[in-house]
Amino acid sequence: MTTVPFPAATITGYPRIGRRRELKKALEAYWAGRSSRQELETAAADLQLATYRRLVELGLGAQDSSLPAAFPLYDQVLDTTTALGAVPSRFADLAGADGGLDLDASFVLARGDAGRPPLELTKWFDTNYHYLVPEIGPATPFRARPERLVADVRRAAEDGFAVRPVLVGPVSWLLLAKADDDAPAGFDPLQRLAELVPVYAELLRELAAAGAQWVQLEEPALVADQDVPGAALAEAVWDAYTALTAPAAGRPQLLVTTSYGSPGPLLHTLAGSGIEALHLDLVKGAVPSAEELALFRDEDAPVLVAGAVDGHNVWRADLAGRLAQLEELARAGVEVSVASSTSLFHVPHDVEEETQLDPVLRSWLSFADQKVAEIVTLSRGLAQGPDAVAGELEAAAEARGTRAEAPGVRDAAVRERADSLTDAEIGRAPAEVRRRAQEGRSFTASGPLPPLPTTTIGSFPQTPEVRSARARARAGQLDQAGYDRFLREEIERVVRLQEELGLDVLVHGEPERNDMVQYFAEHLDGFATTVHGWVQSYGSRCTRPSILWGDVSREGDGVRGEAFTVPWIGHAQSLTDRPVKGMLTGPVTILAWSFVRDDQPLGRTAEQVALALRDEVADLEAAGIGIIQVDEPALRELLPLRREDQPAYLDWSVRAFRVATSGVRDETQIHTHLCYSEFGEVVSAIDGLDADVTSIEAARSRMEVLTDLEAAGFSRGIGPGVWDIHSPRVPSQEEIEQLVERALGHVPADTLWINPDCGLKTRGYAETRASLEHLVAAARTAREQLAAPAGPPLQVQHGVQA
Ligand code: MET
Ligand SMILES: [Zn+2]
Repeated sequence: MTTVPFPAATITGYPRIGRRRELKKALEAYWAGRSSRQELETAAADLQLATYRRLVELGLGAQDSSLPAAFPLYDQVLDTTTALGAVPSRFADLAGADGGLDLDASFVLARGDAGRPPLELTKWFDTNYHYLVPEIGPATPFRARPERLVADVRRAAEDGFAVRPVLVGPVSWLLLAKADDDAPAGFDPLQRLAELVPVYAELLRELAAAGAQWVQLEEPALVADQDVPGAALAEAVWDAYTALTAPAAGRPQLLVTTSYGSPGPLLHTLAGSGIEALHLDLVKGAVPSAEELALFRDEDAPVLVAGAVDGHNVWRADLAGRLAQLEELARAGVEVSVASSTSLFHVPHDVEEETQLDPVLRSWLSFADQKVAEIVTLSRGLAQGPDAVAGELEAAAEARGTRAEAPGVRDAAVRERADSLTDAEIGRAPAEVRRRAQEGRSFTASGPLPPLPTTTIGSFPQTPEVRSARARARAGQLDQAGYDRFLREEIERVVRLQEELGLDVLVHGEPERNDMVQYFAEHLDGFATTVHGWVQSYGSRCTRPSILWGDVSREGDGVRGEAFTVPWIGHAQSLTDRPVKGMLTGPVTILAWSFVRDDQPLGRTAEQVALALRDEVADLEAAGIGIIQVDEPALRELLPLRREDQPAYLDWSVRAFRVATSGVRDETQIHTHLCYSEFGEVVSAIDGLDADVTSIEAARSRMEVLTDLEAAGFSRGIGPGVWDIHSPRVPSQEEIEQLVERALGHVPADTLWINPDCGLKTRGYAETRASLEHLVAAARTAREQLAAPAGPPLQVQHGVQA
């Protein structure tokens, strides 16, 4: 083993999509058959080289292992899966003669093929990134496949860079995995740790042989509470890392990272395991206690890699405060390196690109490139003393100073309103009282709703025409009046289609929304949007989170501002006798999918957003909209990783939803919509939202969520999705009937709604029309069966296609 010291400044990862989304374009061209494999590989290699050059320009060392070689083409967990040769059994036919998956095969795992769905996509910790879940069974093969990792190291060396390869560490990789379908009941992927570790050891040896002095193993799962008991987890960590660091010829030195939180007692385990460097997320509070600091002073103790610059948000760091913190660690006799708290792939590349942003706001921000410079500054300050970086410290302090004082950051009227909110204002009448008021209500001239009402989740297909009209309006080629006319016509088309299909509760289709959060950010004070601020969501998919920098209220005069969804939704209602459901994005989701101010508690920010939405809800009601849906697909996403922190989060998030929705009359029906996640663990919070009706993604999991809701005694209106809208596949009427029957086995008929899993904006009209026809027909059949006095009893069908 070599003993090259750990670099004094580093980052744990960098955006990989490219400043101009070069990787996205290269991937999508390749998948569409518009470019060759060679062209894709060349584009990816060019991007790696450009990244190294940029990082060195920003002050990281070219030769000291400070540059992470972390360039997954699709996902870092998938790359670790392929490097381990862990081919899931349902993809076994794709393995080559050597047992490995080549690039094309790995894309099948990521994207599926005609015969099989892809690996499951799930949220990466408390972020909006999604990783591909490994599927592990008792017999899943493990074989070191270091070729791609080694090629990256060698190519970098040829270009003059000594880089640090990155893998998901063995414990986290197994904790992130799920048991494959063939695994026996009770099988836990962690049971395979002992077989997995030698494969990691082999990968490490190969990387060392290729010239890597340091390898980074990411163990973020150690900062989240797991189902595994603490002692078993500590044992797993100990076994894995003492084995990987056991004296062995030709291994690289190991950095273990623990982003997104604190490893808690596992800090002891890791620090004593023999690893050479341990990364802690100081931003998320993983600041070692005096007793823990002693662990870093032992002989053979690891270097403390201090994640001092926030990789997960966009605010310029308090450099002086951070430097003082680092100096304190150093004074305790600990060897300290400076790093980002998480990989920088959660933030966009470079704030200098945002030339349209107010320069004052821009001066408060720090994207990936600025963060690298902050790290380099801190590291210089630590080595040479604060005077050596006095200019940088002062500039950072000044930016933070203007931020604290700037108009709009604190708006007295908004604050006063939030402060004076009483509990009475955020509660509605008891659910049964509301239910009676809503039951049999003629929401419109068309009369009361039938049993098992049919509806959709809000958006209709965003066709090329809709996108192009929006682009032309943005570019000034279509004037405001022309664009408005276009949108009104589009809404009319969507309303007529729903009438023709026979849906009971209509929607306006959301054609005016580029994105369900950004559209709201554009109409609320306190938000800014970016032009190039793309962040990877999964694979080649990127989102452009808005920046919530100030106090929030609707744009326009006064603290209430002006309604911005009413013109569209009201227009839809004016066209039809059937009820139109108004659609809003909820406060938690707006926060989760934006970069949020860090100068006050999230709950406070959520409350302001909620008040702005409460105004919109009131205006919709006043405009005659009797059903209003407030979407919270991200409710589960912000759930803290530690159980002890969860109740406080659920408190403020549920409260924010109620602030937004409780200002209406009893007979106004409030809906919410949840998707994307396992909601089983937050069922009581869903109940706490106090919505009259909840639609929830359920088709893919074959209504599993209903078991949780039933167990929790959930008795409100519920619309479990009966059409998985994530692929163009059209479900048959019979298939939907089966799901409806299954749902009726769990919930009373008078609470059940029939709807798809989620919005239809990514779908085409052909499959939308066909699927909704089947959905409406299935609802009719179910109604007839419910009404038939002597008809065959509805049966829950078992063994329908899984
Ligand atoms: C990700 S949830 C989406 C809800 C939104 N109303 C839509 O239909 O698109
Ligand atoms: Zn959804």
